[in-house]
Amino acid sequence: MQAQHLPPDHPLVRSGGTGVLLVNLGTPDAPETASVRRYLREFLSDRRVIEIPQLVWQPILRGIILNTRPKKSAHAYRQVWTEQGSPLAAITARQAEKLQAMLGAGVRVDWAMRYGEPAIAERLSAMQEAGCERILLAPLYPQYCAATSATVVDAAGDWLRAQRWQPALRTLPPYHDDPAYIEALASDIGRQLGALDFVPEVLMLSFHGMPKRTLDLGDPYHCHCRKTARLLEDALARPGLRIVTTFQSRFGPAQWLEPATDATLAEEAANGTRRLAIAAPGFAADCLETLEELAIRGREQFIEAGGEHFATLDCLNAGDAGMTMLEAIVRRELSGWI
Ligand SMILES: C=CC1=C(C)c2cc3[nH]c(cc4nc(cc5[nH]c(cc1n2)c(C)c5CCC(=O)O)C(CCC(=O)O)=C4C)c(C)c3C=C
Ligand SMILES: [Fe+2]
Ligand SMILES: [Fe+2]
Repeated sequence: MQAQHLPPDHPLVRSGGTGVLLVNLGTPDAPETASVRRYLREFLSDRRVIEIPQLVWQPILRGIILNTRPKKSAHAYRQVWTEQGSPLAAITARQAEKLQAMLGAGVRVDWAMRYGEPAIAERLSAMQEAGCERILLAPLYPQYCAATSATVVDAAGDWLRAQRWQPALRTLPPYHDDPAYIEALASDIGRQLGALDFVPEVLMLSFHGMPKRTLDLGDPYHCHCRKTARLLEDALARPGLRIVTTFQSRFGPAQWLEPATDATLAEEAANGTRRLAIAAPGFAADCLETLEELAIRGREQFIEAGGEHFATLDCLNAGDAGMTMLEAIVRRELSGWI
């Protein structure tokens, strides 16, 4: 039998369109213990995140962690939950909506979460069905790390493996030292510092932590964080403001990158710092780690140790500075495609 071409109006005939998929970490779908358990099971079963043999790790995860942490984390999520749901998901959706308006109808912009919903595979399928033959996968992590950036590409690779007719895929490189990113941070942080009702002695730059071992194994994350901090300090050009770089969110008993945000907050206050502002340049969007860990618990740690004025600055989120930067770095990667 002779093979037939698909008719031009067949749903499998693509339109040659281009898409951008913004991806962030993921979040539970409700601030309840069961939802958080589901999310943590998926997240913490990723071999890119927990790099110890599954035979050793799964009994610890299922026997201990998933029986204790979800209740505590659900309580933390309840403190930051919004009418639009999890802050991380709501802000990522808003970033996609604004980027769509900036790029116009010629490019389809969508968003996904690496863990939980909307899943990467589901959104890639939707983009393909909508006619995208070229897709830019954009993990919203300025600093590259195998546990965040690489696992997004893994998930896209799993989806690609199941496709007969694959779209062409590009990935957004890390942008930790991109002048557009540094400029966006400097202008947005500068604006927020100017609006505070006190003048901070210290600006703390808190990045998410990682096990120290990943640095020894060659992960560039630590170096990327340090470089962002150095370039940002230069761009801020505030000689009267002392900048301190730290790593937050330690998880488990292993040694993590240092200095730790919580210990440094207490140390600063104990050593006489009274006025401190904290920013989290590694997070593209405010989330549990900034809104609860820094803004609520970090404040308590600083004030209890003798600090007097404390402020947590917003992430770039869907504000003008961040969106101008995102449009610039995405357009650059789309060149030749649009
Ligand atoms: C921005 C970069 C991030 C890196 C690097 C990272 C590494 C990493 N994280 C964990 C464990 C947890 N992280 C959690 C939350 C969380 N982590 C990031 C980002 C990075 N993680 C974000 C944006 C969030 C917030 C998600 C949200 O819903 O708002 C959590 C879950 C929350 C909790 O129970 O405290 C865990 C657990 C590890 C082990 C790790 C590197 C190996
Ligand atoms: Fe994390
Ligand atoms: Fe945390």
